[in-house]
Amino acid sequence: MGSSSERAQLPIPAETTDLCYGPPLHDACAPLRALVGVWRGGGEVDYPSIEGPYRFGQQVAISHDGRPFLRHEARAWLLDAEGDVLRPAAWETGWWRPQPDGRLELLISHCTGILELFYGAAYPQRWDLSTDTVVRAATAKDVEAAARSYALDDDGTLHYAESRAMVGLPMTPHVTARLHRS
Ligand code: HEM
Repeated sequence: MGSSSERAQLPIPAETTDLCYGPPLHDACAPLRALVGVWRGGGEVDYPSIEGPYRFGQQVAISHDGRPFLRHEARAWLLDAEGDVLRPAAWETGWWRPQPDGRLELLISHCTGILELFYGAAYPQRWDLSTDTVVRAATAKDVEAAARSYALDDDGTLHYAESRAMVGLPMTPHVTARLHRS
């Protein structure tokens, strides 16, 4: 006979990307409400040290389970001129953690061995963040800092842009994308 905890039907409650289902969004996440969902689209990647620009497709899923944080997952694929997938690219998971003092905290873990802690602020339809700390695994590339923004247009387009200081270069744009709620 298992204990009652072993018999529990998990998960309780499930996380959701759809605000019409599941637990109510925690009040602390109200400044992030417009980000909750699954976003798909594409953009361009470039950097002075690479032979860009390249096109990529991206999917971003932002979900919650009623607690005062959001879960974040973003995947990207490099595309050819016809829009077909060439190969997988960036993949990151993390947590949006709005703070009681109004600061926005974002923790991100990258598949390339990089951990980042961002701080920033939420504005109506815009979220701006900059790295406070970047931790690199022994095998990770030389990434020093980043600044990212998400901005929601009145037409529902989510504009994502990120600048990075890496491989010895100062803060320079790396990716921009335009995403739509799927
Ligand atoms: C949508 C997101 C992203 C896409 C599509 C993307 C794509 C690319 C591509 C195509 C390259 C050229 C080298 C290669 O072919 O792999 C590159 C280089 C690089 N990316 Fe990204 N990237 C993204 C986000 C990031 C993030 C989040 C980081 C850091 C955490 C990062 C760090 C770098 C570094 C360090 C290089 C190497 C630069 C060099 O060695 O000259 N990228 N990226």
